Amino acid sequence: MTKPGTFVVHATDGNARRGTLSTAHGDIQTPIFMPVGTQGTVKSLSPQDLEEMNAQIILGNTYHLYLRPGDELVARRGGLHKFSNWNRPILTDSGGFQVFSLKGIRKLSEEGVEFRSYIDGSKHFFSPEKAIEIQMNLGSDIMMVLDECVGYGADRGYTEKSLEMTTRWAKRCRERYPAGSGDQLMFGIVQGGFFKDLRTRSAEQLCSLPFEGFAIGGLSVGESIPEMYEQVHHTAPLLPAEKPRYLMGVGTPLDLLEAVSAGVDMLDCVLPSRNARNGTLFTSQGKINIKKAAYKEDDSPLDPNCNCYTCRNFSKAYLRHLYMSKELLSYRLNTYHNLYFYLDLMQQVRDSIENGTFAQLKARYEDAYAA
Ligand SMILES: CC1(C)O[C@H]2[C@@H](O1)[C@@]1(COC(C)(C)O1)O[C@@H]2CNc1nc2cc3nc(N)[nH]c(=O)c3cc2[nH]1
Ligand SMILES: [Zn+2]
Repeated sequence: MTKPGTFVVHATDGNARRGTLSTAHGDIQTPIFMPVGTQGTVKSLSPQDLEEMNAQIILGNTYHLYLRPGDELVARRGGLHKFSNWNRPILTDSGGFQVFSLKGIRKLSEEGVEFRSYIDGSKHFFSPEKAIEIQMNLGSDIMMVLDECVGYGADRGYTEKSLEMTTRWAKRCRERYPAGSGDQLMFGIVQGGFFKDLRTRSAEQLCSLPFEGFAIGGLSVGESIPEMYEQVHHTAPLLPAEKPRYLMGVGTPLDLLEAVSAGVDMLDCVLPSRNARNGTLFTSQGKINIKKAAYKEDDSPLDPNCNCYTCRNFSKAYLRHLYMSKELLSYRLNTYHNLYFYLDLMQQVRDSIENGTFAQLKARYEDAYAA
């Protein structure tokens, strides 16, 4: 087995990269989209479904799994892979974003962040070290450092102070689990808000530390698409070319393509799974909402160009009926298709980088998804 953390770039097409990241639970072909499984499950899908659609890695979340069922309970059951019977790679977010984004009282200090549980209001405290210890208990293949994701609209002064603390926290995370001390990888997270010089400073400080990969944080927090793209194109090239680059919390199909064109290798977002549950489905011809009355007697598949279980076996009329009747199968079939669509899109992206046609692929989807 290749040493976990090894990242090889096989081909490039412009700034887009085709690579392979090795982890203790197998290799990840990049660029890659990572389905979000916040509580150790990708809502409404089984590990078998995810393997069938060639999901290579899924996300878990430190904040949620620490609060319920508890990271130590998971550790006693052999870790998150064994507990959830997902034997491919897992990346866990550190909880920083959840603590800052979920409502509720929290107190931030140099030591860490105090917050209340969204389940029972009980008080908890995450230090950078604690956030890493939880991820060690979960046994995730890629751990994220504890960081502060400043809100959209934070002023320069606050953003600057915050990024300096995020760097100090990143150092503490790395010291808690030094590079090479085990099979788990650790990624640093670049902050700096929407100030390019602060993003540059954050990247310089973090990239001097021995992380196996680097994430672009602090985006997809309510900003406009052009603002997000501007920061992605500014920040991605600042990160080491020989390490994987992960853009957190992004995004739509067009966002994925734009990020890859900037040199991003890994992405995650709740959009495909969350939108599936409200009937918004992504297809090769653009987005459709299955609620529409127009589909009431439409016997055609959701997407004639999609080879997924949903598109091969059910009509729009039936999918609309399930949605309107609030049937559980609606969640499952819609989520299956949306994630299959995202994963298949990234397979097309990987192929296009290998044969130098990425720009054409991106243009084709821009036409299909033109506002
Ligand atoms: C709050 C919730 C559930 O998280 C999703 C989702 O809503 C929503 C709401 O609008 C969409 C775009 C659909 O995604 O925004 C979140 C996705 N954006 C995002 N996730 C992030 C995760 C992060 N983790 C860390 N450790 N540090 C970060 O800086 C960070 C930044 C991030 N930005
Ligand atoms: Zn489909």
